[in-house]
Amino acid sequence: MAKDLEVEKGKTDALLREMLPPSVAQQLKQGLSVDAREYEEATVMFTDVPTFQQIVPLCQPKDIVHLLNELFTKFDRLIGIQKAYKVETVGDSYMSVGGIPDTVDDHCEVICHLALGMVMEARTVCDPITNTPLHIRAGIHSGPVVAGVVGAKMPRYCLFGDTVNTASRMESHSPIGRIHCSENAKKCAESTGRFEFEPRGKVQIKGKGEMNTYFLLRSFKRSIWEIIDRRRDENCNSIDGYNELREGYVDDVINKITQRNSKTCTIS
Ligand SMILES: Nc1nc2c(ncn2[C@@H]2O[C@H](COP(=O)(O)OP(=O)(O)OP(=O)(O)O)[C@@H](O)[C@H]2O)c(=O)[nH]1
Repeated sequence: MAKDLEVEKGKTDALLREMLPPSVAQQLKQGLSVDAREYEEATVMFTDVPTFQQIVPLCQPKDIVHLLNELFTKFDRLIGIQKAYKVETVGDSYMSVGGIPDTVDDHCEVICHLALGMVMEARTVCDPITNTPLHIRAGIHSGPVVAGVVGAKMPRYCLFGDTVNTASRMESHSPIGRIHCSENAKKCAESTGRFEFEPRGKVQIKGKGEMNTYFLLRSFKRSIWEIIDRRRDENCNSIDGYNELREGYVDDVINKITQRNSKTCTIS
């Protein structure tokens, strides 16, 4: 009986550790309050499935749940590999952070590798409407963030501050298949990592005005296969995997046509 109780308690603890940062979960278990903490610099990323609104009306609800579960389970695996933190998912949007709850110098490098991995892994999920690989987009911004626990029932570990809003805007202003970064994020990524960025130029961002933004193209430190921790097929895959990643890029023109026609994007 005591052993059964211990097993059940172990399961509950494990579940709690998945839902909150372990140090926060420990404090809450001890009945302590958790103070909000200011982080001088962290990197926030949002990803979403731009064609989601077109997929939903054409699918059964259970198929939507299956689709998101398959996609987010793949993302969760990458979170573990890159040692980032998953903050939450809302619908088709997946929010993650580097440098929180534990501060690290390479928080933006971590998130850039995570983004490259997510774009690649999403393609292994099938778009149920077109039967083609699923394409996501990502937005990344680095800056100060406040993190804290909110609520008594189902307490949630939440992030606050303009950095979060700007990261969300980077995502919502990104073309399909791209990783859209603010200038801050680019500088931050380059302070520890080695990446190739393509300047997008000045972009009018809702609520922010004109911003200089960039697309993340590749990491010079890690191949795609290392990032996603999967074996390369020597018969058909490029050495670093970035040729395959580029195949999913859809330029702005095609994006605009797709949005106008409300159709899912077709990728050759
Ligand atoms: N999922 C999630 N989204 C967030 C969070 N904080 C901010 N956002 C999103 O970031 C976006 C930009 O935030 P704001 O600049 O405050 O935007 P807003 O004017 O309140 O909202 P909209 O213009 O409707 O997007 C909004 O779409 C928010 O939903 C968060 O903690 N979680």
